Amino acid sequence: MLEIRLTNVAKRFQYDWIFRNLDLHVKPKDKIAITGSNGSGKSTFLKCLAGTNPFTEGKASYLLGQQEITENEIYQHLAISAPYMELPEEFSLLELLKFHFNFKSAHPGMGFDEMIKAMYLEEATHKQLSFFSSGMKQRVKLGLCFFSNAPLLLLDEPTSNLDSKGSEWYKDLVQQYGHDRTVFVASNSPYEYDFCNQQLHIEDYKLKKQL
Ligand SMILES: Nc1ncnc2c1ncn2[C@@H]1O[C@H](COP(=O)(O)OP(=O)(O)OP(=O)(O)O)[C@@H](O)[C@H]1O
Repeated sequence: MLEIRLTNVAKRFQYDWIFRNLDLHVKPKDKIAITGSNGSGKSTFLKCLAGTNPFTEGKASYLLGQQEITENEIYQHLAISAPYMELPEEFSLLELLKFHFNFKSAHPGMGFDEMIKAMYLEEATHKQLSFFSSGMKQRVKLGLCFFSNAPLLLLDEPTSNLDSKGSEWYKDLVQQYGHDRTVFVASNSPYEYDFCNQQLHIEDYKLKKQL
């Protein structure tokens, strides 16, 4: 169970403040939508939370049960699905699962067969990822994320490339595998985040130009 507290955090690229003076308290199992127009900083915010691209200012505290986790360690406790993440195209699906779950532990009781079945990709078990359609690849990214045993899930545009059936499947994943974890959804599409109990509109934290 992960609790997150952000105090006065900010992110700047060169002279451009993406967001500033942002406070947020996330309780275990909270579902948080990160909204804002294109280029407003949603993906950047998720990367900062994941520790891959640190906040420029402020403090991020992560509490896993009673244990404090530092910004440098948080990557071990999260799983991320994002459009900019590349899959190793030369692997087959089964090879990718074996590789990924060398580093991350799997959701309790889930083996590779169950994962492949839950992604509706049984016929593609031994197919090379370079031959997957964009929707199949998105199902793989979401599967890797939800089937990892991590208390924090970061989802960036989770239904991109999914058809209506795939989008419903995403909602099923959230219900079945996301209910007992902390989930962030960066999105512009209300369908993707209508289950969230908190919404953070990143543009509200854009530093206004001084006149
Ligand atoms: N590494 C970087 N260096 C400089 N500027 C960056 C970098 N990464 C992102 N930016 C800038 O930060 C701003 C926010 O980008 P970001 O991708 O976080 O927006 P977004 O809200 O996720 O957009 P979209 O909805 O289009 O995916 C943009 O102006 C972008 O050009």
